[in-house]
Amino acid sequence: MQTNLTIFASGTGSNAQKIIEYFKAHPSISVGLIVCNNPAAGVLDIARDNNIDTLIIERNRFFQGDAYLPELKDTDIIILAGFLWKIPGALIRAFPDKIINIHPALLPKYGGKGMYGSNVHKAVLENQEKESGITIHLVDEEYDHGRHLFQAKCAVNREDCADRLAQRIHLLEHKHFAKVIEDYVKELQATSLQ
Ligand SMILES: Nc1nc2c(c(=O)[nH]1)N[C@@H](CN(C=O)c1ccc(C(=O)N[C@@H](CCC(=O)O)C(=O)O)cc1)CN2
Ligand SMILES: NCC(=O)N[C@@H]1O[C@H](COP(=O)([O-])[O-])[C@@H](O)[C@H]1O
Repeated sequence: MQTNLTIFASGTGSNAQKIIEYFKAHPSISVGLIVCNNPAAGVLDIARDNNIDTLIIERNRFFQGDAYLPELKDTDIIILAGFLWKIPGALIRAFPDKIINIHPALLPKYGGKGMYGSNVHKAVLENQEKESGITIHLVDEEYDHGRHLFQAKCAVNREDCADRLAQRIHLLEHKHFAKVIEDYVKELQATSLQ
């Protein structure tokens, strides 16, 4: 049974790169499409370098229109890898428990509207947390609220700045995200065979 992943991203795309690499020669999982809301995003260069189709989306059609469902007809699982728009209900209903997000903090703390990228790390540092980490979770209609699939922790050092903490968080993301996706897909495949 083949599973087709579509990655949604808005920025650099380092997580997308790791996911693409991980599944490049996988027997049953592949990355078929990169969806992006920012024509200048680095993730689009990664897609082109890996001969993966891209779809640039615009706000009105995504939120007030058909959420690009026709273009997602070959998608089995959606992966949010630094995607900065809220996924609308129409897309969540079309992909129930099949949209996975990575968040650069230990939810439920440091999640919700405005909590993305360096905003998250700055909040963690301002609160003098001793540890941070990542949360990989299913996506529902609220920000950062869906069922957790995985969490990993890292230390926060007194001398850390947001960029230094971001680097440490990225290492965790690059180490774990693709494997967590693979394990969840295997769980879905096993369930559908029962
Ligand atoms: N329905 C859902 N959509 C999305 C989720 C989710 O859990 N449920 N996760 C986000 C990713 N994310 C945190 O992990 C996140 C991304 C962006 C924001 C945010 O505040 N965005 C701004 C807009 C920023 C911009 O347009 O540049 C906003 O909504 O005002 C919060 C959390 C992906 N979608
Ligand atoms: N709340 C969402 C959020 O902040 N997501 C974060 O955006 C970054 C994307 O990096 P990348 O473009 O290099 O993969 C990642 O650190 C991811 O956790």
